[in-house]
Amino acid sequence: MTINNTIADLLEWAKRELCDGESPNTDARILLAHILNQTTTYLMTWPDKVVEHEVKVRFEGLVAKRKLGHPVAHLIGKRDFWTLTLEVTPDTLIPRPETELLVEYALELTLPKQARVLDLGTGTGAIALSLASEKPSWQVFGVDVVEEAVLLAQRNADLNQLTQVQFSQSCWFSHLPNRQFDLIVSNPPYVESNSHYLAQGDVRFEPASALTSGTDGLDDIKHIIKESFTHLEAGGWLVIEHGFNQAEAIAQLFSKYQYTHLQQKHDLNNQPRVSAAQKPFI
Ligand SMILES: C[S@@+](CC[C@H](N)C(=O)[O-])C[C@H]1O[C@@H](n2cnc3c(N)ncnc32)[C@H](O)[C@@H]1O
Repeated sequence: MTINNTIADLLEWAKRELCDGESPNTDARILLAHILNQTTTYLMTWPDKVVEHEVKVRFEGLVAKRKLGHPVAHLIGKRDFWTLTLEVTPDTLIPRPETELLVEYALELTLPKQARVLDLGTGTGAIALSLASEKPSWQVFGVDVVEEAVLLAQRNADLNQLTQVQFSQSCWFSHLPNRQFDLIVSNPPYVESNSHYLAQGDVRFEPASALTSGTDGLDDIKHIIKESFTHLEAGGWLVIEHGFNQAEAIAQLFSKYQYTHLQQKHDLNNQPRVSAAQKPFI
């Protein structure tokens, strides 16, 4: 079919091309706005504007990739999280809105003014950078086992001018400075390795290293809950994101390793998705 070159025509065409997806309208607008280096409001304001042939060709290319399932965030190379815009790459997870629940929870805790904070499996740096943006006096560290993720998190720190956050490569606690933390946060891999969920949507294009963790999805969470205890100050908190069906197992793990004050936060679907517990003072 011949596509005309106005914004409205291009969007109409793309909407039809992407109609099998979850959000054809939104996807089409985000992709075209990205190519034009404009906002989606601009597209709505100037529907009759004729775009250059090169824009049309690039748009057709991105729509074709989206049709194959490529995440919009990979196609435009960025994703908004909390109040920040983060670069994303296929090396790690695309930050998810539900992880903002963890950030929100961490910010509600009572911690020392110059709290030392560790983000395990930092990926894009989403959690570490959001916390640092809200609490400039906190000393925030982020680690990831994937070198490309560490470099990405560092670029995101520069992009958002949050250069007080330190990122390094470490397999969980293996290469951490020999220090204790007031708060440890983590959104670790927690999907069951044979989950049917891995064959759907964006996760098909994200690395297994960011998603799966053994047959019950709990291998990394078990390690983190056990090891964090020795890396927390007395009275320090561990806050962890998990699957909606893992809350009970996590409560048992916290109890097994002598944490206290277990709290669980529910998402908008009323599913428990974040658990937190404290290392006792004595
Ligand atoms: C679910 S993603 C979370 C990324 C980011 N924190 C977020 O919330 O968007 C899990 C991250 O843990 C990292 N990871 C996996 N195994 C790890 C390990 N053994 N040590 C450190 N990081 C690990 C992955 O590379 C990935 O970036």
